[in-house]
Amino acid sequence: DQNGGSYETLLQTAKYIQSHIPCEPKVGIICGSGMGSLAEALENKIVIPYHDIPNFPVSTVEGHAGQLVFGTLSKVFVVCMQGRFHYYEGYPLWKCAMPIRVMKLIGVEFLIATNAAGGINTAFMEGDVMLIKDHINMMGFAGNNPLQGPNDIRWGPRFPPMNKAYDTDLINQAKQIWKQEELKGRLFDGVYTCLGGPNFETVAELRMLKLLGVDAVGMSTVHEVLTARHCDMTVLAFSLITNVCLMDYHDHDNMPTHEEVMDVGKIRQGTLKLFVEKIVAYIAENRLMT
Ligand SMILES: Nc1nc2ncn(CCNC(CO)CO)c2c(=O)[nH]1
Repeated sequence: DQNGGSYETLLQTAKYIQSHIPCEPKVGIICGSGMGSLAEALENKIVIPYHDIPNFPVSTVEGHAGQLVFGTLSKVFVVCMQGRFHYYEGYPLWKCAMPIRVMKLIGVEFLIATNAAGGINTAFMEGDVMLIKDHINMMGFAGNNPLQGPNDIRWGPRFPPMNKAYDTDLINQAKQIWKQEELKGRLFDGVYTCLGGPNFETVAELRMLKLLGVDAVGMSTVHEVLTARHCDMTVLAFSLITNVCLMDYHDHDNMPTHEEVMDVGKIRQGTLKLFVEKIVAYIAENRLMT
């Protein structure tokens, strides 16, 4: 039941974390599969394993360390989720997204969510990066939503708008940063959708998603963004395309694997670290209400 995520419960969780950190983090970063190395860019790290944090779930997926990493990035005190929670692990969506509410309670105003995803847009190749300009809440269509159940107004409104979920200024700045820093590889923007998993998609499902205008498919992020926007955080999110979704019935032996997903994350980690660092620097200089 959602009591495990009540405001009072999460206040206790926030208090525990605050007793281990010197100040309020203003930016929260979620590391996608195989992208935990983003947290290595932080200076003066403080690490709190999820299993030490009251009411926190624990990560059960390879490539997801399972700890909060606090530290300085571009002179900003930030918090990094090295490992996130997924519906396919058996956690309800509100539980997968509860770290976002805890981040809000400890001062986070900006969320940078990253994930690994399958490329549906036929222009995409492995290693490309897609800024998420919008999402389709596929699981929500079946009523599976982190915000369902009684609404506690202290988080946000009963019926939150989602037409401007992804901050256009940060998207535009991210594109400029990619060019200015001459980051390796290609940057796109597109529509992301989250399926429950743990299986990868069938050909028919991929064809349907393509018809629906989806550019990249994953198993995370949408519920975290819904929760972040509900409590009025500013959100930027991007996908690392870790495999190209094959949408034909030809007999090929190419099957997506989690190992392949993590390998691409390792190859692109250097570029993504710099990308996030520069985005945080922009937020610090232009968007933080100091
Ligand atoms: N076709 C396809 N390719 C993908 N690459 C990464 N992910 C995100 C899901 N990642 C899982 C399995 O690696 C671990 O959370 C996906 C996906 O959901 N579908």
